[in-house]
Amino acid sequence: MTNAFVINGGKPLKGEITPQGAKNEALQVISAVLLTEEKVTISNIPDIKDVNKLIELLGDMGVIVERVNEHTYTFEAKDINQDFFLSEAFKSKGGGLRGSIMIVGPLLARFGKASIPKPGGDKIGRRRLDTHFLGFEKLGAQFNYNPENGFFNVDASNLQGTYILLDEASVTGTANVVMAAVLAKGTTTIYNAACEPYLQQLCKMLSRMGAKISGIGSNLLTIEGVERLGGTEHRLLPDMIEIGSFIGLAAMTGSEITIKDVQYKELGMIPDVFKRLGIKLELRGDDIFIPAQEHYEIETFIDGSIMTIADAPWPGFTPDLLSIVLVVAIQAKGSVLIHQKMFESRLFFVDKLLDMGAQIILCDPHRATVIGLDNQVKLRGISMTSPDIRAGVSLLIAALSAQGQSTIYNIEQIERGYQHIDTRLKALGADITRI
Ligand SMILES: CC(=O)N[C@H]1[C@@H](OP(=O)(O)OP(=O)(O)OC[C@H]2O[C@@H](n3ccc(=O)[nH]c3=O)[C@H](O)[C@@H]2O)O[C@H](CO)[C@@H](O)[C@@H]1O
Ligand SMILES: C=C(OP(=O)(O)O)C(=O)O
Repeated sequence: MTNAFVINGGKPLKGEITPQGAKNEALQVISAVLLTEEKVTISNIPDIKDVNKLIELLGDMGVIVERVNEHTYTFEAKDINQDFFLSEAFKSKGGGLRGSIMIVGPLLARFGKASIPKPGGDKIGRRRLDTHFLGFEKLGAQFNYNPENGFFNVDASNLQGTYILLDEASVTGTANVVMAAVLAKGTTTIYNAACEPYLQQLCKMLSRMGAKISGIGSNLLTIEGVERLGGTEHRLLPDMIEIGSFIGLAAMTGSEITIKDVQYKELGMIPDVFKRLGIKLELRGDDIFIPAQEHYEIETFIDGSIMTIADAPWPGFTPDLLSIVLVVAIQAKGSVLIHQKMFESRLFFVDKLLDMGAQIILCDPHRATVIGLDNQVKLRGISMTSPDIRAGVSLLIAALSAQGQSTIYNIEQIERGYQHIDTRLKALGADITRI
C-alpha cells in the first residue's frame, strides 16, 4: 500500500483544533520512568509513531506498561531484562528514533551501564551526540563506540557528581545528563544546559519523584544526587511545534482557526515570530484565535532592512518551526531571510516549493530568501515526497493552500510527530485523503 496523502487545496478551513501533548516532552519523561521501580503515570501522551515506538521499546525491556485511557499510561520499571540489550530487536528498534538516546542516562544511573544503537531519525544534517557522552564521562562513565555493530556503550559502577560545562546546549543531551546525575553521588552542576519548557517539565517531574534540582528554567542546573526516586503523576504540555504549525496553516490557507488550550506562557517567542510575518493572532482565554486573512505583510527591521528569522537554543526560536515559517512567508507581502543555523540539510525541501511556484532563493544549505507572493499568485499542486517531519507538515500546508491536487508521499515522516493529522484537518474542512 502506498502511504500518501492526496490533497485538493485552495479551500479555506474553519474551526477549532486542540494541540496534542508534546512529542519532545513525551520522549524525555517516558525515558525518565526507567529511573524508578515505582509506578509513574503520564497523561496527555500523543498517539504518534515516535512516542509509540519508545513505549514499545520500554515494554520490550521489561517495563510494565498499561494504557489507562487513550492518552494516559502507567509505567513500572521494576525488572529490566538486561538480555534484551544484546538482541537484534533492540538493535533495530533502539535506533529507530532519535528520542531513544534518552534511555541511556536513566539506565546508566540505575544499572551502571547502558548501550544504544546509533539513532536514526530525520535526514536534516549531522546530529552529533558528543554532548551526551562527554557529560556521562565527566560523571565517571567509560564510553566507547563500536563501529562494527554501531553501538554506543557506557559503563559506570559509580557515578560521581561534578561540574560539567556542556559543549553545546543540546536538548536531549541535557536531559540525558540530568537523568544520569539525579542518582549520582554528590553534587552535579550543569552549565550551558538547554532550558526549553520540555526540559523544565522533565526537571519538575524528577523533582516530584524525589530528585533535588535547582536552577530549573535557566542554563545552570544544580543537582544533588539522591539514593532513589519514587513514582509520580505527570501531564504533558501541549505541543508548541504543533501550535506553531497550526498558526502557519491558518495564515497560509486564509482560514479562521482557534487553537485551544495552548498554555500561552510556555510558547516563548513563537507567537511573536508569526506576528513579525504580519499574521494577526489574538489570545482569547488560553486559546489562540487566528482570523481569516487574505493578506499579511512581513515587517522589516527598525532600520528598514529585510527581516531575518533564525533559530537559536531556547529562549530563542526553535529550529523545528523554521520550515513552517518559510512556507508561510511564500504568501506574505514582503521578503524574509530564513536562517537555519542549527541543522544543515533542513532547507533542501524548498525544491518542492519552487516546483509549486514559490519565489525562493536557496542561498546556501543554511539560508533561504523568500519573496512573498502576497496571494497574487496561488501555488499549484504537485506530487512530492516528505523528507523530514517538519518539512512534511510544511509541504502539507503548502498543498492545502495550492490550486489543484497534490500528493505527499512518505507521510510516515509527518506521522512521527502529528497525531491523526488527516482526521483533524478534515474536521476543519480540509480535502485530504489517505491512499
Ligand atoms: C527528540 C527531541 O527533543 N528532538 C529535538 C532536540 O533534538 P536534539 O536534542 O537531538 O538536538 P540538539 O539540541 O542536540 O541539537 C540540535 C542541532 O543544533 C546544533 N546546536 C545545538 C545547540 C547549540 O547551542 N548550538 C547548535 O548549533 C547541534 O549541533 C545540532 O545540530 O532539540 C532540537 C533543537 O531544538 C530539535 O530540533 C529536536 O526536535
Ligand atoms: C527533528 C525533530 O525530531 P527528532 O529530534 O525526533 O528527529 C523534530 O521534532 O522536529
